[in-house]
Amino acid sequence: MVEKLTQAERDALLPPLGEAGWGADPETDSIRKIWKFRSFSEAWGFMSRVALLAEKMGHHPDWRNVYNVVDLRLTTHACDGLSRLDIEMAPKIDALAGGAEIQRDQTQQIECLCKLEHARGRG
Ligand SMILES: C[C@H](O)[C@H](O)[C@H]1CNC2=NC(N)=NC(=O)C2=N1
Repeated sequence: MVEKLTQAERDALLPPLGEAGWGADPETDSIRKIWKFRSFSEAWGFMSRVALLAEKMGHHPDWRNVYNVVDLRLTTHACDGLSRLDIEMAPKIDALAGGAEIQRDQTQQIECLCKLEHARGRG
């Protein structure tokens, strides 16, 4: 059974992802990143690569695509919040995004997810 990240794990693992452009959706205890590609075709290509990764890992993002923008959240449904699987998947997704523009100003600061007592479900 996959477990929700502890306070110590949040403190250690989330800030480096923040530096890589990952933000937060505190409502769903998710990490969130938004990329703007040059075209719909490039966005869809990225989504196809992420889909194959998701099938390989048995772990799937929650996401939305509007033309050339992909808005992606990672959380773990099985524990109703962030787990090690999300932390493991984030850099693998980054490696598939190429040089797409990261829209940092449209997500909340990742540090707000460091407060475990505020995380959804309170597991
Ligand atoms: C049986 C199967 O592995 C599970 O349902 C997986 C599928 N993908 C998943 N993806 C995510 N994000 N969270 C999960 O809990 C999850 N569970």
